[in-house]
Amino acid sequence: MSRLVVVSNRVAVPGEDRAGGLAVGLEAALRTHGGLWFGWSGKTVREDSGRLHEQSEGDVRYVTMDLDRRDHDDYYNGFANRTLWPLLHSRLDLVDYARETREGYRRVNALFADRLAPLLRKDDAVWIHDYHLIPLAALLRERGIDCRIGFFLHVPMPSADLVSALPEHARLFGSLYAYDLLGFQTSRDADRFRTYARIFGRATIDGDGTVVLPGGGRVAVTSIPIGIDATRIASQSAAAVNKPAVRALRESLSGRLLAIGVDRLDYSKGLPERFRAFGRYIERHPSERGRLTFLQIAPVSRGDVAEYRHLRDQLEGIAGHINGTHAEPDWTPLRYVNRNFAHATLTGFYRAAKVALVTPLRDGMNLVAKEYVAAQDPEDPGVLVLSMLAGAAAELDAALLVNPYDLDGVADAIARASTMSREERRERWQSMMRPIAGSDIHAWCRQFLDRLAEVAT
Ligand SMILES: O=P(O)(O)OC[C@H]1O[C@H](O[C@H]2O[C@H](CO)[C@@H](O)[C@H](O)[C@H]2O)[C@H](O)[C@@H](O)[C@@H]1O
Ligand SMILES: O=c1ccn([C@@H]2O[C@H](COP(=O)(O)OP(=O)(O)O)[C@@H](O)[C@H]2O)c(=O)[nH]1
Repeated sequence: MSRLVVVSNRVAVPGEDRAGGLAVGLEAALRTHGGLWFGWSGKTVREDSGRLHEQSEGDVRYVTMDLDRRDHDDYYNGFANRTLWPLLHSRLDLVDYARETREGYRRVNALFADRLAPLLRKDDAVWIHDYHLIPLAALLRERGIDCRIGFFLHVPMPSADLVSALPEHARLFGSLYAYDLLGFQTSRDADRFRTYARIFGRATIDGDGTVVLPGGGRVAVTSIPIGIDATRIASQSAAAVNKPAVRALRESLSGRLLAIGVDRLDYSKGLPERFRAFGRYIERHPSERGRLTFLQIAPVSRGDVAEYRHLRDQLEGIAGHINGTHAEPDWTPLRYVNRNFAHATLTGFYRAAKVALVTPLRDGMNLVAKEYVAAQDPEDPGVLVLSMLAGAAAELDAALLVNPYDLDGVADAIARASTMSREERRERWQSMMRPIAGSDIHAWCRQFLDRLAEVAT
């Protein structure tokens, strides 16, 4: 069997517990498969961009690379998170495009290629992840690497019209044709990529969905939704009931029900709208007043980027307003916490919550939605209120699906979730557990690698 080489910007090196679905998913996949994980070290240094660090744990070898301040600003804070991230989440109003950061993105991708190429063997299966590293396969090919290379886009693939607003989009998105296999979260993302390739790459599409380029080149395209380690989360959540943090949370509720939200502090997650919808719930359902406390966990993310700092200020204002308007001397309706929690602790919080609010305005998948369901007590499960604009909605149609822009609709869904009969909760939970347990993180990894082996032979 060939060696697996995973390449991603964010690497979950042992001991690192920063929030983020990509690292959580890949960590679980590599734990069973073994292999090499290559990416950014998470460190910005004064000089010496490209310096490598290495460590191993079990069958996984981690090789990570430092970036200097300029590279980090242009590539991660700049082109990846101020240009591509808003574009891919359909927020053209937030796209900040500058040739300088675009060149910085290419420069850092070239640095990834320079440092990674010498580590590769001919029969490796190389799996590159996400929008930070779109041109990496093309750059590796230029350096003579001819092993199998696949790519997975964790975020949404928007429409061709939207992508075409990016200057020089064909140069960047055309570099995806250097991969052997492209994976997307949902079939709609994969279809939108095919349409993009048809319109802007003059490609035709084969019966099995493969993109065929005018010169005869072929790129296989598939959709494989990322999953979670459902078995592990179920056992962790059952064990977490006795963790001091979980017990303290339960006791602090004084018999009230708990609703929970867990998201990086990111404008794609729809937090201002969610907070307002919760306020609307209190107003529209006066008979329910005081029954439900909402805990929003929102660790700070990408804090060097102006739009993220602005969001933080905005949320503090809205949270203060909601509590100022609705709190009682013995009840704070909204608890807003900007801290990162260990994954195992979160599973206990999920299980303690009778309602989860997962209402992004756009999301590639959203693993929190799946984790919440997997963490429930099968006999007395809570209810997931889920945005129809999250990738997870394609599989979890037994959740209470909402449009996150319809604040009254979300407010009414909260009321319905918190009063739902046990029988309906169990039926919905069982329907959601089928895809969550059947297509878990191990299946995701296996399916992608099997397909990559197939297309490259
Ligand atoms: O690495 P960061 O800048 O701190 O951001 C964390 C990750 O956010 C995004 O996650 C995406 O991947 C998840 C797993 O497939 C998916 O469920 C979620 O919908 C996506 O937003 C980003 O795409 C990752 O690269 C980041 O590491
Ligand atoms: O304090 C926190 C908040 C979140 N997470 C994890 O971060 C991931 C978030 O992934 P998701 O796909 O929901 O969104 P992303 O942040 O990747 O956009 C999930 O596994 C969460 O359990 C965590 O470990 N600690």
